[in-house]
Amino acid sequence: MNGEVTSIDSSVSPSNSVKGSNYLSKSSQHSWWSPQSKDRFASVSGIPRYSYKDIQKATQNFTTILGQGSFGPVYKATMAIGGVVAVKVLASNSKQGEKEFQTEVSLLGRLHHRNLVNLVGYCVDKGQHLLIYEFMSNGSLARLIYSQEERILSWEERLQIALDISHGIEYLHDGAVPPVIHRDLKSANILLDRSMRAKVADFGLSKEEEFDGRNSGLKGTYGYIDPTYISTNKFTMKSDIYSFGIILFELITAIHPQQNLMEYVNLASMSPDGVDEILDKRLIGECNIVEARSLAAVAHKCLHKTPRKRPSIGEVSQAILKIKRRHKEDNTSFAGEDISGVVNQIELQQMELSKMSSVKEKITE
Ligand SMILES: Nc1ncnc2c1ncn2[C@@H]1O[C@H](COP(=O)(O)OP(=O)(O)OP(=O)(O)O)[C@@H](O)[C@H]1O
Repeated sequence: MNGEVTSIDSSVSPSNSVKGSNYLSKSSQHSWWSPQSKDRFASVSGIPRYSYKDIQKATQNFTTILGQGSFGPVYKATMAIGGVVAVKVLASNSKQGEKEFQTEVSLLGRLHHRNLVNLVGYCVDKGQHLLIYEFMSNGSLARLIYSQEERILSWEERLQIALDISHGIEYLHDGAVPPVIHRDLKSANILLDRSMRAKVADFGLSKEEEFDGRNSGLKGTYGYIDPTYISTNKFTMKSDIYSFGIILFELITAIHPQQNLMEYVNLASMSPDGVDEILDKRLIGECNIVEARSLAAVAHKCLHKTPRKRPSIGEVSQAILKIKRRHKEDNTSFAGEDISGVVNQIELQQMELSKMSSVKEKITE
């Protein structure tokens, strides 16, 4: 199975395609981001190619930095006509040649889904490699969970974010042909748009194989890596499922995986309601504990030490959807109870009033 799976890198043939029109976004997408000097550059896979000068202008000479990743800095760019994008500048010491970079772009350009941070353009010019993505104004999930300056994510938002991520991975695993393994799922790679909808970022880039800052022959980020991958050196879809299980626990507990999250999770797993003890303090009294326990049960399954016993991403999506539906139903019936309470009160008041008016009538008689 793993042999058929591809994480995109420059060794893959560009003739691969993405199946399922339901996954594809509009072909005319991001028409506002129209390259000013497109004609001078041939584009690959329908992804517009830009000159370095275009990008310089759009980023106001690279002034607004959005963040720094392992590939290099990411800048905000604004087009004269109003479209905002994020420009990822790939390190200029990259060993990747122009042809390999074009191949990578053409493969990335085929992946489109509403829960993926979509590539909308690229630039290979003057020895520079730049990738242009849709702008995600609410930044990363990691910042939203761990930064004290951010507002608290509600339980409802966390459930929606979990489902959005799951759908993004489902597209990569089950919608793309050949399937794509992300290899570096983590809360820092989940970005949120202005409506707080989550999208998976950083998929399909061929990275230097790094682990914990050192070149160890392993891909991924410490705290999120499937232990089986460390021992076997085989990365499968189930390794992505493991990383997603960690993200689910981050949503539930707000404990960072590099701050002993797994130790807390293992301790909590010793009793059926153990998750109550590690629930994000900011959620206490603000979420339905049964739902939190159900989501923790899904996360536990994703972390199963035997990879084949972990659920597929389709099964994970279904399980989260079930929790979310129950949440909606409970809230609707709760609201129903509230309304019926108010209705009862109004009826009581009306009865009191009619009693009072009949007494009044008797007095005046
Ligand atoms: N499309 C985007 N819209 C808005 N901000 C973005 C976008 N892409 C990246 N950023 C910001 O830039 C930062 C760096 O992003 P990048 O993907 O390069 O690295 P990372 O995911 O944080 O780390 P790594 O490269 O090690 O995976 C992010 O944390 C985010 O704040």
